[in-house]
Amino acid sequence: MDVSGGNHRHEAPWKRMSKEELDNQYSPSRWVVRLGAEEAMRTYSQIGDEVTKRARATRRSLLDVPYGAGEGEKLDIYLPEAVSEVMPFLVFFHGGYWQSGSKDTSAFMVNPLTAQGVAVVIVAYDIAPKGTLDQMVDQVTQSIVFVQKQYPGNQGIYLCGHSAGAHLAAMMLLADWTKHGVMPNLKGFFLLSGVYDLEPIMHTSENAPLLPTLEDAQRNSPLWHLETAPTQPSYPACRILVTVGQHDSPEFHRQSREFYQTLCHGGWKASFEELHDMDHFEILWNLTQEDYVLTQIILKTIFQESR
Ligand SMILES: N[C@@H](CC(=O)c1ccccc1NC=O)C(=O)O
Repeated sequence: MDVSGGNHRHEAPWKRMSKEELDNQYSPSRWVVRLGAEEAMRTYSQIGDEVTKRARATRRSLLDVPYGAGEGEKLDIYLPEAVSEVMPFLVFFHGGYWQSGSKDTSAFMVNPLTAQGVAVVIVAYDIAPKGTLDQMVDQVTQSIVFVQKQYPGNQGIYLCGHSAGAHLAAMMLLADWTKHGVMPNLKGFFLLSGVYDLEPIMHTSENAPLLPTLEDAQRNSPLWHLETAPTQPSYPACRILVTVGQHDSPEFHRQSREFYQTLCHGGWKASFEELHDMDHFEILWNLTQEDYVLTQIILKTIFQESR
């Protein structure tokens, strides 16, 4: 029995999987229960497009704000009715396996959160092939530094990411802020259906080009870092919610559970939530709804800190 809470890498179940099985496990659209894979992907971009248009039409926003010098280094800020110096911020990183997705189709949680006084920031980053994983991690770091510098009185910065975006958010647990001259006021992480160990991903047809060597995969794996070189949590009071959809593949479930266990083991304040009857995409889509269990958890987490 494993009492260490650690991950017995040599026994990792994916190592016994065929290439076909790995591709299957790491193709979220194939696990969608209510739609076919292609229809799920079409629906995904359609819903994202519609909700983003609605958010822009109904909320005050600052669009395409540059957070760096690069052309792709832009973010959108959606503001609550009552703008104040001390608003909490939720910063969102979209998914799409680091190769697709856009801030312009990702404003899912904007309306229910801004309605409660939370400013929502949706970040663009240079997806592959333009960007490498290392560059994306760096851009995400810069975007958070930008928010902190722009709003130094913020009530807290909460990071949220979906799938590949949850990976990018999780990498921020390891960020070295000293070279940026500012310590962001990070208070929470909401990680939705993410991947935290990229080693299996480098053997899938979709993602192999992104991760040419094992070193690339390990350097960009928050799970690997936390397991091999455990350090004191840089934000001990930070809340980290790891969530996965009930209908996500067994490998996605395993990744989320192992990451959660490793966080707890390392002294982080983590919690784990399997979302009932949700697939990989619904887990995010439903954030448009105020009464969705995850919207409620996010609001409760943000406001129990400040009210
Ligand atoms: N080709 C992938 C697409 C995918 O993984 C994805 C698509 C949109 C948003 C997130 C995704 N997954 C992780 O980032 C699939 O078949 O599911």
